[in-house]
Amino acid sequence: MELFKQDTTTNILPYGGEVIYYGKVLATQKADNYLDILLNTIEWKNDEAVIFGRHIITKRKVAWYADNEYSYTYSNTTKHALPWTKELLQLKKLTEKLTGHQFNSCLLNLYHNGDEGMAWHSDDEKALGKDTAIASLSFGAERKFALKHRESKHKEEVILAHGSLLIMKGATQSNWLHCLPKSKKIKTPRVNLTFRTMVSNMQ
Ligand SMILES: O=C(O)CCC(=O)C(=O)O
Ligand SMILES: [Fe+2]
Repeated sequence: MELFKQDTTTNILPYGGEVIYYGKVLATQKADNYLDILLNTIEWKNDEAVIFGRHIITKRKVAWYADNEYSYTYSNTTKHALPWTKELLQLKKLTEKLTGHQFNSCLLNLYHNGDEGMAWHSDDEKALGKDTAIASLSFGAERKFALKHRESKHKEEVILAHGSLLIMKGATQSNWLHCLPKSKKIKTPRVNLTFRTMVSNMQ
């Protein structure tokens, strides 16, 4: 019976791309456990560099993990991707199973509290290829995720729950910007994993 099947394929964008919010894909206890492990085992860094085309000098911490040989050069320094941890590989597999897309790298963000966020941008760098799918897993504090159409300025918002999954695909990165707004009310950390597919080794 299809009638009662939960609809996990609803596009939250009205046009020009596809963003699917799956809601919570991990039970709270499991998500709590992953949050704890990610906070303690990921090599978090306050970075000043360009990762996927963005200049990063923030309070927010970042980390970059990938399949193997990927590196990224900027201002004569070469960034090497770290090899997958056990838990990142588990989460990558889960994400691939649920979305039906394959990924070879993951950019992680740690927002210590609501004073940290991410400005409007799109992930449309060359190294990612045109309109590739980007899957986003969230752990910790619930935060608002906003999307804005480049031309019409139409806005959509979704609250990303602890242990939840979202995917951006199709023409989303070409037509829409996204951001993680700051919020004074939020006092606890959030960890976000964005699984991506790199198409070239930027040397
Ligand atoms: O933290 C988020 O949910 C968004 C992260 C993001 O947009 C990015 O890393 O490019
Ligand atoms: Fe992004």
